[in-house]
Amino acid sequence: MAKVYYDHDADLQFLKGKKIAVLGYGSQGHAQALNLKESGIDVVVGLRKDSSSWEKAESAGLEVRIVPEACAAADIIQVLLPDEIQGRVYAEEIEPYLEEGKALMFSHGFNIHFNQIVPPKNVDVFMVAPKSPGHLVRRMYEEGKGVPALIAVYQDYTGKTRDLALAYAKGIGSTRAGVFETTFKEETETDLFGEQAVLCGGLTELIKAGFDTLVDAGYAPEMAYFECLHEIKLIVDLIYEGGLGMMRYSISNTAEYGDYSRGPRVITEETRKEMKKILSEIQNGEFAREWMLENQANRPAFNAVKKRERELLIEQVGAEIRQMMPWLKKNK
Ligand SMILES: NC(=O)C1=CN([C@@H]2O[C@H](COP(=O)(O)OP(=O)(O)OC[C@H]3O[C@@H](n4cnc5c(N)ncnc54)[C@H](OP(=O)(O)O)[C@@H]3O)[C@@H](O)[C@H]2O)C=CC1
Ligand SMILES: CC[C@](O)(C(C)=O)C(=O)O
Ligand SMILES: [Mg+2]
Ligand SMILES: [Mg+2]
Repeated sequence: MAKVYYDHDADLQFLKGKKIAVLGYGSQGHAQALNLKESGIDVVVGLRKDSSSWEKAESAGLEVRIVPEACAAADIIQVLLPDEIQGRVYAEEIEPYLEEGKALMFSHGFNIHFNQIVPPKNVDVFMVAPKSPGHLVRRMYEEGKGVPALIAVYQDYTGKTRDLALAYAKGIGSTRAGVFETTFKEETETDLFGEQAVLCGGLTELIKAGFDTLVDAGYAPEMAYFECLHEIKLIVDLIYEGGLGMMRYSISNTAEYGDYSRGPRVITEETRKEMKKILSEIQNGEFAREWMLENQANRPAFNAVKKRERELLIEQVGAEIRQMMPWLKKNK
């Protein structure tokens, strides 16, 4: 079992007297910048001049500068920009200000692992990757809790890089929940696999296939929505709290028998073989290359699928059903 680091293993003193530039104010950027600030750390947010988030960050009490100014002022630069633009922004707006002894950091290893960013040897390079969407990073911190995170050291120029990583993880609340040490390679490959095969790609296809099966058989789309999408959260909450066993303890015996006997007919040997293929495309760089080329071509496939998915019946029905559940609106 890997060692897990908690609050008492991390010391915020390693960040005292240092300024952290958080580049980006999106899902992770807003959460990490606000958590760090409330942990007493000196933060500057780096954005484009015309960013729609500029005012939001300022009215949250944060100092905001354009990216080059934020990088020039900072000792530690946390890159929370979309992965696909990090290489370009790094070359034009970050690298010129990356002086000896500064630190460059990430919440995902994509650009370092796939050589889109090659930092100079005389800086620290590390990662603090919350294992959670950014909005939960913020919400859990506000509740006095935290989300688990991974740390990884890629380059240790000053000899203090691990201390910085643990201190940063503490600043965003993650040592309250537990921090695991990994490598850029392991984080990048497992994160991409998880989101493609299980958490995002696998789950959305499973939901859609179940919904379509019921609707095509003549059942009401509302029934299909409740059964194949809405209840996922309730089931996942139980799995999250107590593993597969707790979920199976809570469901009926009939559901449990259906789980054991029918589940393997949905996720078949063929699916497992395809998962291995997806993993090897990540490991050999094929996925990274494809995603970079898609961006260079202005995302024709990405935009077309995005539009088609937004128009699906399950999304229309879901929007109407969620209107009837006012408690869901507060998290929008
Ligand atoms: N989403 C998540 O929960 C997780 C993300 N990560 C990683 O965190 C990193 C950030 O992802 P995420 O938070 O999803 O990103 P988002 O897309 O949510 O936010 C990106 C931010 O970057 C800003 N931005 C975009 N282009 C530029 C530019 N050229 N110059 C300056 N700012 C720019 C955007 O502002 P604007 O467009 O207004 O300029 C926005 O504030 C990625 O490495 C991702 O893999 C890791 C774990 C989970
Ligand atoms: C699951 C998607 C994720 O990897 C995440 C929230 O951790 C991401 O890249 O957004
Ligand atoms: Mg992830
Ligand atoms: Mg990811």
